[in-house]
Amino acid sequence: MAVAVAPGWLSWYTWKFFLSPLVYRDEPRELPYLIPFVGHTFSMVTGAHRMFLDGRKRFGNNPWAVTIMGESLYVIPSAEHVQAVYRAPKTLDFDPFIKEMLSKYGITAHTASKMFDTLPGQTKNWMETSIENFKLQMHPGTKLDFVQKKLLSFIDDLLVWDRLRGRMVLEDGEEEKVVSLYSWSEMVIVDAQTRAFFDEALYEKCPDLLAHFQIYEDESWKLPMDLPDFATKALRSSKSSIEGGLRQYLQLHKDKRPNDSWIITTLCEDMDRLGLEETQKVHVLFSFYRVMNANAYKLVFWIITHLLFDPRLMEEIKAEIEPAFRGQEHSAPDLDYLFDSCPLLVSTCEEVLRLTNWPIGTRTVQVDTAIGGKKLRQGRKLLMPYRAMHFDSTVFGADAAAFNPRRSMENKALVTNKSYRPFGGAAYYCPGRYIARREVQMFTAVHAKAVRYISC
Ligand code: HEM
Repeated sequence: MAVAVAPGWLSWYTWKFFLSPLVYRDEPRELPYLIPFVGHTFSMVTGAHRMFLDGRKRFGNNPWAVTIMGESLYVIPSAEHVQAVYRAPKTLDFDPFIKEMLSKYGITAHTASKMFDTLPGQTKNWMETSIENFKLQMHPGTKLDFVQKKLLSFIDDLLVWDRLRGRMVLEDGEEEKVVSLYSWSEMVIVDAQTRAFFDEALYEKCPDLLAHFQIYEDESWKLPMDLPDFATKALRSSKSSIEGGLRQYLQLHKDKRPNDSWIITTLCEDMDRLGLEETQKVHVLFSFYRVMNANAYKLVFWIITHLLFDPRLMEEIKAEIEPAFRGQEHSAPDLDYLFDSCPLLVSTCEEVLRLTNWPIGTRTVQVDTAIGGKKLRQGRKLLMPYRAMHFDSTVFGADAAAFNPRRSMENKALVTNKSYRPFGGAAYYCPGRYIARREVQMFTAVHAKAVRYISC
């Protein structure tokens, strides 16, 4: 059998990875793989970052291609070429990817076309207007100040002993509790964000919202995979429980949820104007709830973990933030001091974000387009693995792969460098980045101040 297959495999391999690059010199080269169709599927699931670094080592800054489940995807590794992709939003389009993601949340093609079609006489479609509204809410200004104040004060209230309960508590004693740091970070951040953006009534309609969200998050890696129903039971039932609450919440008269943030009120009104039916509105609201809550808690977890493994850094940060608490054991910190006068805290949070966050930008090639001197063919998808750019030693230094909490303190320009993209970029640049940075710094400071660690 092996003898029969070997010549065929050899011809395929020789053509694919030696001859075809010579014939199609103007097209991105393919990262070699051994099994046709399967390609790098396994690496993508188990070690995508390593695969992207491997590609970078082979092809440098040139666009290259990788095969996943029979589909060849382009990879754009350099900051300069990512900028070129951003400059071509029509030919290298993000919408097909968002539509695909929305369909996984249950949004139908009919609803998607209402959301993405620009009506005669209008300059923007519903989706573009909603993203603009998110920016109005989340970019510096009075609307941001309002939710930020609420959010930060909730974080402060939630990080206390009495609030250690529910799924995060692994062992519960009279004077001692064993708590999952991951779960704790998630509960506090998601709870505070929910309370800052929605009225308390949401918890009346869905008292176990946080527990359901935790299950959803744990299972969400299955979302892009189209697995059979039996494998996604917990994913679907947690989503359906949250959506049950959101449905009842939407049915409430506006007077019954007076503390909604501006963006939630506006989003709901805009969905009414678009004429979406109730179930579709609930799916849209769920998709926004998820995107708002899916990242910050993970960052907080990794920051605290780094501090736990680096007691000296923890002590330095404790000393740095001390004046923000005016020496009190538990008092709301002086936020201006925290954000403006604690460079080590800020730089540590940024460094953990650089190393642990895994954003990948995606686009679909609508017409043949040249990027970095290579022709990208119509109909193919391209990936921008931002995290691989975070390991570029020409930008971040020879120790780019290591944790250096002082990195962005010593080189302040790094945070705005084009190779640093933890929040994506262009039209879809995360609008939550201002509030995310602040809540994460605040959580870290309050946590470092309130918790005494003893090694055992
Ligand atoms: C550390 C925390 C966070 C990280 C690392 C993060 C990262 C990202 C990334 C990578 C994107 C996609 C950008 C792209 O495709 O180019 C995104 C989109 C988005 N983020 Fe964040 N985010 C965080 C926190 C937040 C928060 C707190 C909110 C809101 C309260 C938020 C709201 C959004 C929204 C609405 C989008 C979609 C924008 C669009 O589709 O145009 N994010 N975020």
